[in-house]
Amino acid sequence: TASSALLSDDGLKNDLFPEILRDEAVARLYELGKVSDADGYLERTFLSPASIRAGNLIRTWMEDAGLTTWMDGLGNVHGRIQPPNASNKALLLGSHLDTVVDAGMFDGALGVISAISALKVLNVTGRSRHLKHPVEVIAFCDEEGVRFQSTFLGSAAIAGVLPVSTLQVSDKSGLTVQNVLKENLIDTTEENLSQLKYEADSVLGYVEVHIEQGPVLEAVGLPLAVVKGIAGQTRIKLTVRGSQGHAGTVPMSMRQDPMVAAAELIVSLESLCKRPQDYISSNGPDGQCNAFSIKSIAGSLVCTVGEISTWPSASNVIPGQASTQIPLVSFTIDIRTIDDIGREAIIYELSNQMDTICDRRSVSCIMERKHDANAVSCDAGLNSQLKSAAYAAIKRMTGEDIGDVPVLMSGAGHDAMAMSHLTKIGMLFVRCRGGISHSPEEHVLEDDVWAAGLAIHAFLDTNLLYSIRDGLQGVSKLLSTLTNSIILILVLSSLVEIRLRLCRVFSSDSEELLEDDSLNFSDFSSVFHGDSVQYLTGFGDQCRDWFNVQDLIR
Ligand SMILES: NC(=O)NC(NC(N)=O)C(=O)[O-]
Repeated sequence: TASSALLSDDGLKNDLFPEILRDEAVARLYELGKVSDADGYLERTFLSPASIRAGNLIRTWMEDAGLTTWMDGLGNVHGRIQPPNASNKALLLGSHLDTVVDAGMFDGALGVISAISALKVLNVTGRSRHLKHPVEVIAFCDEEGVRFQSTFLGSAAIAGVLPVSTLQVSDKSGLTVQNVLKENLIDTTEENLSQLKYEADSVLGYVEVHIEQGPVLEAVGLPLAVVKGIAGQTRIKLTVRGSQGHAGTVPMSMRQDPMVAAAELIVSLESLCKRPQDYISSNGPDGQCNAFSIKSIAGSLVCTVGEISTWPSASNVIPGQASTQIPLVSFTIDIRTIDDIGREAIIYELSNQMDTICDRRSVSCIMERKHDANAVSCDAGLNSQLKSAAYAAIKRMTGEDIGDVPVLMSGAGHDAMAMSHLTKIGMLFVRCRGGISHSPEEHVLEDDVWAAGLAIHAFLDTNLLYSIRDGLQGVSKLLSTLTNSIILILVLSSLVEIRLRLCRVFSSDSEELLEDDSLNFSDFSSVFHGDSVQYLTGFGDQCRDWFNVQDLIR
């Protein structure tokens, strides 16, 4: 087996563990990539039958890596290693097991599998016994937000920022989150949802590996990068209602056509997001927009209309009659930028444009904000450890000194955003072919899967294991405690001796007794008890204080 091959290797310390970190990890990615609710393409949304199957598969791989596993009250799959003598603060590693529709097989899955593989290496080499902290891998149930337009359901629950009202949000078929949990025999209610939250003082940090989903790493020819921060995002649903009619009979000048209103809104959104500086130089909400935010918006703003639906959706009908509750023309808007104030300014401007366009076209428009997440920064300390780990992994694999590991911003959202409400976060990006993601064309080289696993292994090995240095530090701490205690005893006994002698000099009535060299503390206390205390002069009060100290020592 891979494990016995590893253990029989001569240079175990220098081994790159390709059997586990590359071959097995890649095989598992392909196996998981086939677990789908759809025939012919990959689709695995929150708590769908395929996502339950995927969760069970992940549990078997976690158990194979020596982790204790469970599924929580929202469908997140956990695997934990709790070494003896470890402190109670756990390092959390993870990513998500859900996918978009017609997805690639690496988005989310790579982060879960590379974490499991790295822990498997620690397990088979016996080094997991030396972990200073528990390590937990979490495969989050919902990051893409496809089914409920919610995003981060699992990680937000663990971070304690999931509103209880989310349990009543419905999917397209009318099932609520709570219904779907019940269908899967998970009894999560508004009362017990908060029990999923982890306490901040039980967590050391959260680290996530994810494919870059952009083209930079491929362009610079490197497999790994560290993530500096993640852009904030807002998801909006915009509904346009007009007047339904016959395509052949209603004159163009008499139409209230929601479809063309939607088209104009979409085109104006494109202009706004391509050149935000032309629109929001001075009219941000409450004048918040300053020159800096306009510059950062212009550099990072992206807006997308990804989903559109119409009713009744027929070629010879102008959509628009409110005869049913189904929205007539509705579409989604996804807005992202690293500048949170700038994002608000864009939404404000969009809303003004919507009012103008919809008034002019005599249709009614409603904008609903479905999801907001502010931009987050990754922790500088974790990032520097991840950077060293990525550097070491690439150096060991290629023998090359790559110089600095790149540092990138993430335009894609990640569970780390929700986890940042609980603990410090760090992320590693892995190169993907052409930067393509959310597509079956998504691809990661086998060696890059290996580099990711090796980097996480190096990160754990360097930062989470007891080292010889820790051992030596422990011994030296023990020695210094012992030495300090001995010094304290010596100092105390010399103080006793000095005070005895001083009291001997300054006390009159007790002089004879004090001159007796064989005097011990109890003799001394009997002398100064009661009336004899009043005969002390000069140092008498201090002798009395000292006397009390002796009582305490006894
Ligand atoms: N890594 C992702 O693809 N995340 C996606 N999902 C969320 N929630 O952001 C996205 O749209 O960027």
